[in-house]
Amino acid sequence: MTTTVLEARSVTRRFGSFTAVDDVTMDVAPGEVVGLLGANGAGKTTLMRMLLGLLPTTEGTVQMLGGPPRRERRRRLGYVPQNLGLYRDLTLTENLAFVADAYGTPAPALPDGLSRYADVLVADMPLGAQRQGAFLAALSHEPEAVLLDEPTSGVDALARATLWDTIREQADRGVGVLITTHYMQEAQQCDRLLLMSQGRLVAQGSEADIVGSTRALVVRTDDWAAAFSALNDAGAAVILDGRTVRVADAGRDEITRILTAARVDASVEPVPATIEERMLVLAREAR
Ligand SMILES: Nc1ncnc2c1ncn2[C@@H]1O[C@H](COP(=O)(O)OP(=O)(O)OP(=O)(O)O)[C@@H](O)[C@H]1O
Repeated sequence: MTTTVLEARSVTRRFGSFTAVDDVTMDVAPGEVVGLLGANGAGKTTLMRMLLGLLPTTEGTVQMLGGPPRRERRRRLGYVPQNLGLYRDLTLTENLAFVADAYGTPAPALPDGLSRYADVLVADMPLGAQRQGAFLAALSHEPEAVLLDEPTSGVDALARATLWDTIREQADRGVGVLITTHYMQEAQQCDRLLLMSQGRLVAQGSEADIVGSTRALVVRTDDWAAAFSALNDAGAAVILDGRTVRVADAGRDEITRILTAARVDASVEPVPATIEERMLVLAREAR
């Protein structure tokens, strides 16, 4: 019996002398939604492409559905790439017919939200509808694992919620889902997170596991712009959240000293860190 649908064992990928993915071991179980988080260039897409068997590993092995990447196994996966993989000069119906033909499955019915775009060229559809169409195409052959590369990027909150409903439905049916996202709020919707920085896996677990009891600092001041500049210039892991200045890692005394030296009148309070702040700290440590 297969206990994982996707698996990477000590996987490294180099492009020339550059290491894009560095000794990563991870897996996705059936029915699990695993979020792959990391800054631009962290290696998320490269890892996904190796898991799909689209890109050879330099070192290490990948397994899909219990065996090495092969055409007959790849047919049982669904993939929505960052650029969606739809033909922009075909209508939505034509795209779905094309995919159905390739898999030898019936074309899926259009859900209510998409039916009005049946005969519209994909290029003329709003991005949210394009993404929904790409989901439909990737899921039409009832895959056992789906890999989604930033599927909610650039779409509004309503479209994002609809896409997440679809992701959950798939997981409830037993499909293993690997999803990359830049939106930290979406981390909460995943069963497990993998954090990548500079090609390496720097943390994994639930959001609570990863954040743990780590603390950040909130700097309260009317002069938030000066506080931000002073801390940034001093190399602190500083974040501007609206007009609130937060520091992801660093001692309270050190931050107070920097602000005093810059003549910024402020109070500095420790608070529970967010996943974004924890990620920033782990990424800095990895560097
Ligand atoms: N074919 C390639 N040749 C050379 N370098 C590459 C190639 N593909 C990716 N890279 C490099 O590998 C690194 C990781 O890229 P990757 O696309 O995997 O990152 P990512 O985490 O998916 O980023 P993003 O969130 O921007 O998509 C980047 O520095 C990228 O420039």
